[in-house]
Amino acid sequence: MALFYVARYAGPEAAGAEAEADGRARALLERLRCRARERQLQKQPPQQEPSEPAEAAQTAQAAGKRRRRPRRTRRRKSGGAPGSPHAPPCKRRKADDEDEDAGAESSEEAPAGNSVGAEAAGSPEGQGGPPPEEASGPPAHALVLGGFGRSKAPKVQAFLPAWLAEPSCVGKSVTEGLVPIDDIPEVHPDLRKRLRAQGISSYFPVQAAVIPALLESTANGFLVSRGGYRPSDLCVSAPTGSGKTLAFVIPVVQALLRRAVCQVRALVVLPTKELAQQVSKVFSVYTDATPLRVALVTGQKSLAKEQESLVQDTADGFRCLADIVVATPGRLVDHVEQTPGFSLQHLRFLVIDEADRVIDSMHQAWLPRVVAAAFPSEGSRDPFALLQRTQPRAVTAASVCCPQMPLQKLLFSATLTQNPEKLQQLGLYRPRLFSTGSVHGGLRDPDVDVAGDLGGKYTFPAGLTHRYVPCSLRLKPLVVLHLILEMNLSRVLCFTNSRENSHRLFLLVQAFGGVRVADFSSRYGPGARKLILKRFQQGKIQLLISTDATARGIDVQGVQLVVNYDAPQYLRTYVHRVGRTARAGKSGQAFTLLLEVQERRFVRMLREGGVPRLERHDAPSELLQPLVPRYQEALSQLERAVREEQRQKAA
Ligand SMILES: Nc1ncnc2c1ncn2[C@@H]1O[C@H](COP(=O)(O)OP(=O)(O)OP(=O)(O)O)[C@@H](O)[C@H]1O
Repeated sequence: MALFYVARYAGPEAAGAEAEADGRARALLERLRCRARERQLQKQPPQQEPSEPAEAAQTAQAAGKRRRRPRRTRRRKSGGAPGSPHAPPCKRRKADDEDEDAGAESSEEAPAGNSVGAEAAGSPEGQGGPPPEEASGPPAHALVLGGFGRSKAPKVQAFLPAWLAEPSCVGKSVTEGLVPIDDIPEVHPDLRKRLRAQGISSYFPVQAAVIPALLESTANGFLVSRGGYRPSDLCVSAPTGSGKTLAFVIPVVQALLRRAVCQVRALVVLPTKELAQQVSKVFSVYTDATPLRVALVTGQKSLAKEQESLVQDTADGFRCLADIVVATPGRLVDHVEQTPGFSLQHLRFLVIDEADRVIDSMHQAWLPRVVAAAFPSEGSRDPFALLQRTQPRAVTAASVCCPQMPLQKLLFSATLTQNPEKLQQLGLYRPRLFSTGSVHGGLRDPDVDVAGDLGGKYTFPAGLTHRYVPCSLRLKPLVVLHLILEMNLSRVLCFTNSRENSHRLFLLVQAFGGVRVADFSSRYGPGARKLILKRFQQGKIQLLISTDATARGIDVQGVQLVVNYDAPQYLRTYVHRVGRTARAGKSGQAFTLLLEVQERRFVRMLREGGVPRLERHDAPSELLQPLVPRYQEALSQLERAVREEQRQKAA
């Protein structure tokens, strides 16, 4: 399927190659015109001798013209092309000027009379210029290729494929348009019971839209999709905290409830270990008391340990131990390549959560390897199998004679890219988009800051307030301390742009005292990170200072405030960071500390990104002043702590 319309246009006038091409085109046009003139001259009856003395001047002019004509013919005969260096320069310039108009007008709209008028008006053309017929545009029969006029090159408009341009719209707010659980009777009663047990009485808008759509494609069981046709792949773009996880967990679990043999039927790929762990926990809640088994493969355990949870080597061959595998891309590829008996050939759902982030890691080429593992190679295919699985290609009578075992891709993100070029890498099959946002932004890469890139790109949770605090670099830690102490909040998440910044701020706040603080970054191993998150969830940590490792997907209930200690560089990062608060219809606040130089760009970025209201919050020095003595003391302690850490590292 062609995704792009590549408009061909001259582009901005430029020197170099383009100007050269332009010159060649003009020469060609001039040659066409000369031929037209010659033809017209041949057809013309011989000129009558002027009889009136008043016509003397015209006669002289006409004689001049007649004199020039054979000269031009001679030049052509001698091989000098019009527009070539041998042609008089003024003549060539004239032709150039005419071309501008020729480009703008059709051949029917360039009658010779126009030039006659010009001559009578004493235009330069009248003084020794070409005769009236010469000034006309190219003859009607000549096909002029391209527009060589100097008109401004048209801007190429983004052309989105229909599925991206016309999404199924989903309600933005999770406090409005809720659908009671019993209003979707397609969901299995046991699952509804479990939802209620989890305190969920209604579906959020994204769940109410996506769950029925997915269940419809599995109405005839997961082995054959509706009508025997391969189901559409789904892309879901909805705000942070809007319940996207359950939107795929419920239908996947329900579809697999009727499975007889344990095989890997659902694969969920997430960008980080912590996120994978969180999603695997949600699956466990809804597969509990069912025969379905969930395996988590993220590298938190050794490869051998993970292999034991995936496959069992029996006397009869390998036995699959997991129906649903939740994985990070790297570890998944390790298992595809190194775990004997690990097969994806029965895969029914491939869920890619935080899809835009996972697309960014496509350079690891994990998806082609996974897809290759899901489709048997030509030679290994059983031609007599009841169900086939072949890579999607042109539909022919032969390709539809055997029912296809469907593989459906499901993409979820709060910042799903609309860049068809990126989406194309995923090889989506007749995709369908569910979105809360408008698509008027068109083809844009969220990570590319384009000047004049207008329109709200993302939808933010309704209960979230956005503020920024202008401050100097020196005062930043003091402002963070002031915010936390002033607001007296129990769960605050503070983001920095590097693990060094996170750790130093942690040491400083710890030295300041009065705040239960921890830092979270790749400084710590998976075990330690898991423990830190758990303590934060339990409310044992009041302030968690983190890198972007916790910016995506992490669902900690009751985060009241997100502080961007270091301003995020990209809008997409901002969306995910602040999305750790105001989840599931709750309210929350986001503060971003900004240096003076960052202010303008940040405010513009958020305005263009669709932030409904951004407030300025000043931290007056008289409020910070009381904290200064303790802060000075903490700074000197920080120095000692850093030196101590460096000494230990060196030892
Ligand atoms: N129907 C519901 N009713 C009440 N709470 C819900 C409902 N659905 C989900 N939740 C809760 O909302 C919270 C956010 O859900 P979830 O993590 O799925 O959001 P998300 O859209 O995936 O966010 P992100 O984009 O940040 O990953 C979770 O704590 C979840 O338990």
